[in-house]
Amino acid sequence: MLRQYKIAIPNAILLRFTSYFPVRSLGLIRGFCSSPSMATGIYSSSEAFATTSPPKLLFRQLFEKESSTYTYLISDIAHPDKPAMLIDPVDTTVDRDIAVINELGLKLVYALNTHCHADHITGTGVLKTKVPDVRSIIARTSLAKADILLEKGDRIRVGNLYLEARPTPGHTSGCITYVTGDAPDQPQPMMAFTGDALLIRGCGRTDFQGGSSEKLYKSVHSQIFTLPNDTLVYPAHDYKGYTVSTVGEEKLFNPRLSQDKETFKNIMGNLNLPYPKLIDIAVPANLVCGLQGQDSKI
Ligand SMILES: N[C@@H](CCC(=O)N[C@@H](CSS)C(=O)NCC(=O)O)C(=O)O
Repeated sequence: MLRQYKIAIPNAILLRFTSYFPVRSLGLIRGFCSSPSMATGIYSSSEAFATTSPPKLLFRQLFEKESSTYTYLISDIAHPDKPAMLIDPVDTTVDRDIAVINELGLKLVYALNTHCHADHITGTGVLKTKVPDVRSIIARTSLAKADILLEKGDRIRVGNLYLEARPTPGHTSGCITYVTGDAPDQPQPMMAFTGDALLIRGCGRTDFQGGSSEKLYKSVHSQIFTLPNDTLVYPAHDYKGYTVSTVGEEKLFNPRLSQDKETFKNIMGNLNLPYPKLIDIAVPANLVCGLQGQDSKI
């Protein structure tokens, strides 16, 4: 697909060009601007120019058993730097994640959260202290601190792979679903990292942190169920032993979200779940990238 890209190079000169391929090794693209004066792309000063070879996805699903949390590792291993990102790392499994990254020869550049978690402490802050130059990312609407605060439609790039940020509020007001690119050189089928908005045969609760069953229903139906049916669904948690689903499968078989809106709201209003055990510790910590009471560079 022919698209226009703008880049900020290390000496702060802004360039605008047209390309069939993304050419940065990593970066965040905030929309596509038509004039250099409107540039809002964010790039690190250490970025190298990428090759124009097609991306090759390395993907790992990692599990943290105390909170039943999935962490996802994504890298473009066709790029010489093998730049990588982690989605929803947990503080207690950061060393495991770093070991995998080192074993595979990857360079971790981004640590992303799908939202401000209530049941465990994010690993993004700890990662920043252990791996040089890692930048933390979360939605601006989460009201949490991070190096990069995402807006709707922002793209996070590693090598020639990118994820698009789709706001999916409802579990919390700052939830984001990250979706792989829709260009021909991006992974097929597409992949959606749904956080707690959409779980396999379930969904995130809506009874705290700005939760709203009305909003969650709209988010999932407008931002996730509109993706191609073969889109792979990777949630932030699973409590039943599932690992992956598809959009088509969840549209048909999700016992909550396949219902009409009023039935869904009724189900969500009667879950009667106990609050997460760590909520009073996790939420304040996650609002500061998991580094509460510690020396944070954020
Ligand atoms: N028992 C766990 C918390 C379980 C829980 O409430 N999970 C959340 C996602 S983490 S805030 C959820 O939305 N669950 C939906 C469901 O239907 O189970 C603990 O104490 O940590």
